[in-house]
Amino acid sequence: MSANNDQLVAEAKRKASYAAINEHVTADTKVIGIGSGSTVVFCVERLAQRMKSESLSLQACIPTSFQAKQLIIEAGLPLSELNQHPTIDVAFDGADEVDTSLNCIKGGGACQLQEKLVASCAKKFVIVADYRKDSTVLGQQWKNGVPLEVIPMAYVSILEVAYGTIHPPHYLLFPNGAPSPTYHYTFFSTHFQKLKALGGKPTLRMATRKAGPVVTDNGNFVIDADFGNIKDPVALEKDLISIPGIVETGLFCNMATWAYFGMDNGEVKTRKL
Ligand SMILES: O=C[C@H](O)[C@H](O)[C@H](O)COP(=O)(O)O
Repeated sequence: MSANNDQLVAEAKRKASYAAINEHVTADTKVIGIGSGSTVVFCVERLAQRMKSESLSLQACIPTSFQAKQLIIEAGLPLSELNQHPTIDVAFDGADEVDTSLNCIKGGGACQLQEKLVASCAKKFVIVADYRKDSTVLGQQWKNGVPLEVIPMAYVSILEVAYGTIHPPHYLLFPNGAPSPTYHYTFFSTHFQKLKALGGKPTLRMATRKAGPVVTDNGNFVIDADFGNIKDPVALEKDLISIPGIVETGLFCNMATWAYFGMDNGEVKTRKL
């Protein structure tokens, strides 16, 4: 992306975030969920501005990641946690892709577990995004797959396709000393077979400035599973979460009721249910 394009996208994120905070944070809003990623940075920025200039009754901001926690602290906003405030007035979060029914793919930054928990405890879940995330069918724009948070103990069972060769000891087969045949096999692990049956192609997300896999804020790994265009995200989310070892999926279905997209012409497009 060129520097100009970077600026355009950043401006789109800022405009969407400012519009969402302006419209959904009122004088009565007490508890806010703060999502993760590069777009919510602008939500926090706008919230901090409004806290200084208006008399808001905000009591607590609930983070969805290490990053969100740092943002809240640095902005001087009231930090709390879900266990202290299990009911959230409104949660704001970014998305990797949003379809026409406001179903989303999230987890490009590996934060989907805490994000889904916070969003599910919110009376209202508002998405903020730039124009590249606006889609009709999930999988059309976001080509990195659905992020699945998996416990480390389970990752091989979800990923593994083993190819091998068996050379049985010849004396077992041919006691007369004839040469033994070799057998080639392909082994699909149980959970991989389920994922494959759903049309998924899984890869373990590797870290870039650390040797080994990405490790989430919860100590888990992320498997990105590519399903192409997702016709029925609701069914897919249910099927995926039923696979043992998958702690959370990046499919957020029937959760958001509002989305704000910053467009490349400087306008903000709103979609609501
Ligand atoms: O894990 C990360 C989150 O789901 C983000 O909200 C999502 O990836 C969108 O991030 P960004 O606002 O940076 O595009």
